[in-house]
Amino acid sequence: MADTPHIPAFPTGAAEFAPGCTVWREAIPRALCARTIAAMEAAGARQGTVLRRGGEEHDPAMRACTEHAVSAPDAAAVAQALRTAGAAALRAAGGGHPAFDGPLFCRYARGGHFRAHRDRSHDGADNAVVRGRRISLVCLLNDAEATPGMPAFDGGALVLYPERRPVNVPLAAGAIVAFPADLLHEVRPVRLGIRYAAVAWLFDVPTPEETQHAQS
Ligand SMILES: O=C(O)CCC(=O)C(=O)O
Ligand SMILES: [Fe+2]
Repeated sequence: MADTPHIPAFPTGAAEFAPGCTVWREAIPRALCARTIAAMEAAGARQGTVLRRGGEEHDPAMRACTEHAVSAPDAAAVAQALRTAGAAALRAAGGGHPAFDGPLFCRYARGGHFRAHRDRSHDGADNAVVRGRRISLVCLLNDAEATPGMPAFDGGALVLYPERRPVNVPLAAGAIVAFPADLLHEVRPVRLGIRYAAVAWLFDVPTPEETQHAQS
């Protein structure tokens, strides 16, 4: 893909702000954020859902956003940056060979939010990809600063709850954060503008024995 923008080799500038929670401040360039936002606006969208008892439900009181199907080289570049961050986070989390799921490109309009939740499911009815989630990855695509091609938003903070105390993650456009998929977190309501973010996960693929056990 000749058009794929080069992703600088990070994690230089990685900061671990809580156990297992790391932020890379300039993981992707702002210009790539702006192009991805434009691609999201041009792409088809569906209402964001939540997983419940093995099914997907639309529950705007829990999660109010739309998911956008972006199929452009820029989307691949964002995915690559998320993979790079995930690989670094994984080394810190003890390694293994998890697979990559995502990214989902999410748009939170005014009032959009995602109430406190954990990304990893412990419900046997949910699929193995979601039950196996180990590391959550978020790339914020815009922030409070309006620049050409990049609308600003206010509110919409990502709040994590390591050790049950809220930590407001200060993300600027282009930053990636990694945190354990079991960790409670939320997206606070957007007060003004539109918040754009890409999310992805590293998940443990069940061994054949585990799959057999689950079916018996
Ligand atoms: O956009 C974010 O900051 C996080 C979104 C989130 O928690 C999720 O999609 O599971
Ligand atoms: Fe989440």
